[in-house]
Amino acid sequence: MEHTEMVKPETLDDLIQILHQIFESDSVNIEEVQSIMEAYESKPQEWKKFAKFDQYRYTRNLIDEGNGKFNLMILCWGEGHGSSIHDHADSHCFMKLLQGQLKETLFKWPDGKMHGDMVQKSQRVLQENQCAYINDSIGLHRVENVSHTECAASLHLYSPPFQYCQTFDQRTGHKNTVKMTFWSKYGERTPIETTISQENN
Ligand SMILES: N[C@@H](CS(=O)O)C(=O)O
Ligand SMILES: [Fe+2]
Repeated sequence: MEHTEMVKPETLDDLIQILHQIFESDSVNIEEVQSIMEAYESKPQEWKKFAKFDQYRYTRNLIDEGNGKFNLMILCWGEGHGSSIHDHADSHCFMKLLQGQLKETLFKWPDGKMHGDMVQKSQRVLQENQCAYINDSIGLHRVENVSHTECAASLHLYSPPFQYCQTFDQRTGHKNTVKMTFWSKYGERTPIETTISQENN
């Protein structure tokens, strides 16, 4: 069996460079990406220029377009902010905690004959530096910063990149397609007129 040395990214830039190398290949090793993202020890001074918070909902802040292979972004969660139940458009989704804690609730896909609430599969609290993984075959999720006193920031990698996802009503399982937008790109606020849309947050 091939043995690959685990490289520990020393900085966020270092991590981004390693991710570029990994994604040059056509087949992605999920465990490899997950452990490399986990190995980066979050240092706020390296990412705070991208971390822009909004008073009312979580923000999505693009930091790298991964040569078209992936999107890397920082999501900023104020106290009590959360996402709706959603899918990930058949992409890989890696989610690493940079600061604070986030609660992740996993749901089953609703089936046609569903009555009542969507079925919850599991729940966990992600801790600083932990990296979670989800895709559509694992299920749907909702992510929440349940803290009333601490904000949270998470680093998300999506491959391939996507712009639309489906959100689900927990009570009925009914779904909607929504466009996902960036609050900022490369540290600059996205012009307001491009952000008018139904969002996931
Ligand atoms: N997948 C969501 C964030 S999360 O709740 O995992 C997004 O990209 O906005
Ligand atoms: Fe998600």
